[in-house]
Amino acid sequence: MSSLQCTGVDAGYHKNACVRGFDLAVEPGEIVALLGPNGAGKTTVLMTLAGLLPRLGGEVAVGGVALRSGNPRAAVRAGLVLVPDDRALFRNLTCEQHLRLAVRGRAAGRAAVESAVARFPRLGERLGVAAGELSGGEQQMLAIARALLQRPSVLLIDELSMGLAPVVVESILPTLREVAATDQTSIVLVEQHVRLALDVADRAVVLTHGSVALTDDAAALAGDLPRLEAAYLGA
Ligand SMILES: Nc1ncnc2c1ncn2[C@@H]1O[C@H](COP(=O)(O)OP(=O)(O)OP(=O)(O)O)[C@@H](O)[C@H]1O
Repeated sequence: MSSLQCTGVDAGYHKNACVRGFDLAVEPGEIVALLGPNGAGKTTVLMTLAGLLPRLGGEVAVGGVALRSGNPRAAVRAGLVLVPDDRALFRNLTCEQHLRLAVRGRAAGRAAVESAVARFPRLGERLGVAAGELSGGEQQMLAIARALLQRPSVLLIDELSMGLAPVVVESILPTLREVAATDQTSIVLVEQHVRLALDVADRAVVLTHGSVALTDDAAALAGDLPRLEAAYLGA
């Protein structure tokens, strides 16, 4: 069974859909890159799947269980967690406080924080530092580590590389692969840097003008960039 199943999802703002009929099934442990030009609707799709925007149509299921529209808590409970493009950190809270908040009330909270640090050793050196003082790469690691502490079966990451040097992004990608392989977490990655995205993903979906223009194996697309370019241009 797919971890995430989107069927005919319409998404948008103030009851006006800018994405129509979005279909996507993501298997356990699969990484899907959601690509497309600016304004295509990628962020709108992720926000809608995470329940932060009311869904205007269609169905979303996580592990076979239907998600109600516009209910972010229910989405997290079902196992779907979003790392938003602004990373949503609290500037004055330390790295450790962010991680502890994510596991508050859990008996094995301390072990969970240690496991997050094991995945991102750099965070272990920065536990006492306020999020506002972290580098962009460290902030992204913290946002992902915090999301992983929710034990998602589906992790959505918006604009992984925004504001980061490629070398920093390249240091994060192996961890995402490891998370997908070890925990069988499904990952949907919105990424402007097409090469990086195709490198880490198993499959890519190109959204153009609010609908899926192309979906294929990431390796196949990496070897046929003209086809990808044509999809971007809506050809
Ligand atoms: N808060 C909002 N209210 C109304 N329309 C919005 C809002 N945010 C985005 N839009 C519009 O929705 C459409 C899709 O935007 P979205 O941000 O989802 O695209 P995107 O593919 O993520 O692009 P980018 O790569 O630039 O972030 C665009 O036409 C955009 O102008």
